[in-house]
Amino acid sequence: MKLVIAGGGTGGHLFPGIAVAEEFLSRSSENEVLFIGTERGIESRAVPAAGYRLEIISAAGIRGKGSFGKLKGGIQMLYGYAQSRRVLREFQPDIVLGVGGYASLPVVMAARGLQIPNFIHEQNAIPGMSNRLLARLTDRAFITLEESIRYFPEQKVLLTGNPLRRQILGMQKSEAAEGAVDFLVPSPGSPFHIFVFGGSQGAHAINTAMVAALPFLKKQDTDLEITHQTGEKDCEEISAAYRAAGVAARVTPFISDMAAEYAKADLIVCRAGATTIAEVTACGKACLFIPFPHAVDDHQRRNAEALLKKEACLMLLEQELSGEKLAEVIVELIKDPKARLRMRQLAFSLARLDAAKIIVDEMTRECTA
Ligand SMILES: CC(=O)N[C@H]1[C@@H](OP(=O)(O)OP(=O)(O)OC[C@H]2O[C@@H](n3ccc(=O)[nH]c3=O)[C@H](O)[C@@H]2O)O[C@H](CO)[C@@H](O)[C@@H]1O
Repeated sequence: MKLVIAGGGTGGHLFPGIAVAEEFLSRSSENEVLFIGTERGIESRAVPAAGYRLEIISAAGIRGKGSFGKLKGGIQMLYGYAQSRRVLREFQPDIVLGVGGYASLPVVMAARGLQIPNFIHEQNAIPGMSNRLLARLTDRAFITLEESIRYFPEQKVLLTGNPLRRQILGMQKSEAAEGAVDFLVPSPGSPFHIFVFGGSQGAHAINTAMVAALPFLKKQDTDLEITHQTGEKDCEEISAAYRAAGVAARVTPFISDMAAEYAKADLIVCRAGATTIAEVTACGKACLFIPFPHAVDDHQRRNAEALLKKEACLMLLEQELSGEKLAEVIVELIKDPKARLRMRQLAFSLARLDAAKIIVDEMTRECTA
């Protein structure tokens, strides 16, 4: 069978697509996958790097743009629709899955026009523009969180969770037997590892707050190990700030092997993108979320609140973020291994590890029915 995965833009949309591709390809050596995305999205680098084929189309957002921007975006989308039809006619997929992001809209619309079974996956508590427009048009909508159920027709929606890549799922297998993560508390005296990252692009506000927190963190008496993913723009500056503060850290713009970093972490400080949340819960990690306040409809805050109401994480809003506050929360957690352990267990209890499997089962069942 042949599957097209459309969309991306950011890692949060793309990586669940890669997780579905991995699952689909594992079912038969004859299966084929093609990704369709845009030139400026993360897919243009990450898809070839992961060994998949990618077709580029034109697509752009129109939300929040002036009338010229809307017109330009509309024209790009129409062009993207024509390109999608051509790519789908050539590749002849049995199934098309839109994973959100601008490019998913023209491709899923084209699939619908060509009567190819088409599906969408929504990662967030509040759906993005493409998935809202496709909600009523697609054959089936897979969702990550119960909170988004009301945006989709009842007979089309299926709660699956957010598909996780094998590098993340592999952690459960390697860390502990029988699918459970290892909840051992690090032995006294071993360094406390903080993993800071700001979603697939890095987060300037988290970067600067963490640097401002360093003098306060230095004062406490636990040995710290820090890995800090900054995004491309801030890397040099943040690296220099750690050196100036005399705090050893691995500072890097992007991390390819996220599973390795998750495995080492005693505490994760990060944005509350939907895929980040799916991953950190699957790894059963103590997490302090700092939601991106400008995400569409404040959906990152909603994503984090879904966990917060189950006491499975901590959350700091950007308007209350300062170096001192951040250090205070981190130090409290360092000192309270019981609270961390409880948070980890609650987080893990909310994880869904079988989303990719369910989605591939459903898509193949519906298109062979
Ligand atoms: C600013 C913005 O609009 N962000 C959105 C975007 O976030 P973003 O792209 O940051 O997505 P997420 O936080 O959900 O996921 C990040 C993904 O990137 C991976 N990763 C991250 C850092 C790194 O160095 N290496 C790496 O591989 C993570 O393992 C994860 O798979 O998509 C998410 C899913 O729709 C939304 O919830 C976010 O609100």
